[in-house]
Amino acid sequence: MFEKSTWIRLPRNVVVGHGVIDRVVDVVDDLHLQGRPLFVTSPTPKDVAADPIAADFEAAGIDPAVVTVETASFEAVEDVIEAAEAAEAAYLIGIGGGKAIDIAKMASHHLEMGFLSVPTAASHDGVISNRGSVPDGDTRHSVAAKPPLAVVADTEVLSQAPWELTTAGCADIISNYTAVMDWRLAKRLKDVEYSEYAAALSEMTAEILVDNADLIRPGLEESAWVVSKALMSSGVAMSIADSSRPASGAEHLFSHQLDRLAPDAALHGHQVGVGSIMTAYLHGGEDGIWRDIRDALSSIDAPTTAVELGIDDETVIEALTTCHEIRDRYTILGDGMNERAALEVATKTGVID
Ligand SMILES: NC(=O)C1=CN([C@@H]2O[C@H](COP(=O)(O)OP(=O)(O)OC[C@H]3O[C@@H](n4cnc5c(N)ncnc54)[C@H](O)[C@@H]3O)[C@@H](O)[C@H]2O)C=CC1
Ligand SMILES: O=C(CO)COP(=O)(O)O
Ligand SMILES: [Zn+2]
Repeated sequence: MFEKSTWIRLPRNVVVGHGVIDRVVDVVDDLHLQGRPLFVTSPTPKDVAADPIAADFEAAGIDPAVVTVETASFEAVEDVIEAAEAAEAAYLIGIGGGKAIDIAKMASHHLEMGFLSVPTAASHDGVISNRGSVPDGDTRHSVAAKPPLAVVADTEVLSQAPWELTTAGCADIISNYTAVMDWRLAKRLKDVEYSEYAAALSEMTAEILVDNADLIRPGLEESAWVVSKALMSSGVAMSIADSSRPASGAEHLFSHQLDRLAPDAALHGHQVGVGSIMTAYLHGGEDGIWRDIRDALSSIDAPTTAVELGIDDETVIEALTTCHEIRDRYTILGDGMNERAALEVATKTGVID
């Protein structure tokens, strides 16, 4: 008897392009959202986007409440929940980088309210995903949440963000290659839940990005267009899979461990990119695709070495040898690398000298 079922949650509106930040009020209207919004933002994104969007709401006769968060933490999620209750907010709008959007996503999940995602940086694929990522004790990886009701990604705003945020988004997408390799390996060895549609979408997204790498240049608005579409597509793959598996394998374990060992040293996307070079080597050896991944990263100015990440060699080795423990997710790291093997992969790939 056939007993399978699936429930895929996706945003209802995805609005991407030049000047679309002016359309947030229209998007709210299209969703028939009533009442007062709470904007969840952080200092620079507030000036860049939240303040102009607030002016549009005020012109439409809606008085938004605003909460500014500084760090991604459960205290910040609680502050947002309290602010939403105090303001009697009916829905949330996350405006900023990955952390502001994740905090809005987690708070809205708790409040059982809808939220909109307005990224000000094309820096990660959580913009649209059904995953929330806020450090909880020793845990750094994402957990199940609901996707936004809508995403409004203004390519003008995204292209004016610091260039390294865009290169981080590209690297988060390029890491899909190894995430999918790990997922297929885990399917073969551990018979984990696997979706060929999600895996194919995730891989294709990375391929399209790499094929368009020559359009990804600082100050070029088309870069923001190419990267945001890839981030959306990768986030949708996570929603189809109902897991971050299509976009997160051992390279993400490595990055999450770096976040614990060297907090705030480098951007999420940059860390997973460097992790991906090494895990591609572990999958395919000398003749595998690790050089293609390294070259794709370097062609868009993303870091390919520990020095470029600002992380010392010892920390790279410690992260490689311990990161398999941080989550129950089978990857090419298996039950862990020993120090000699870690030194070999990091040296052979040029990540450390
Ligand atoms: N929920 C999910 O599915 C996923 C979540 N993530 C999470 O996202 C986070 C990484 O996101 P990031 O955006 O890299 O970090 P972030 O949110 O800390 O942003 C980096 C910095 O850029 C600033 N910024 C953002 N837009 C700007 C602009 N237009 N101009 C100037 N500065 C601007 C932010 O204020 C912040 O200081 C990590 O916590 C990661 O775990 C990453 C991928 C997927
Ligand atoms: O960053 C992500 C995908 O790019 C989310 O993955 P995690 O579930 O490992 O946090
Ligand atoms: Zn990621």
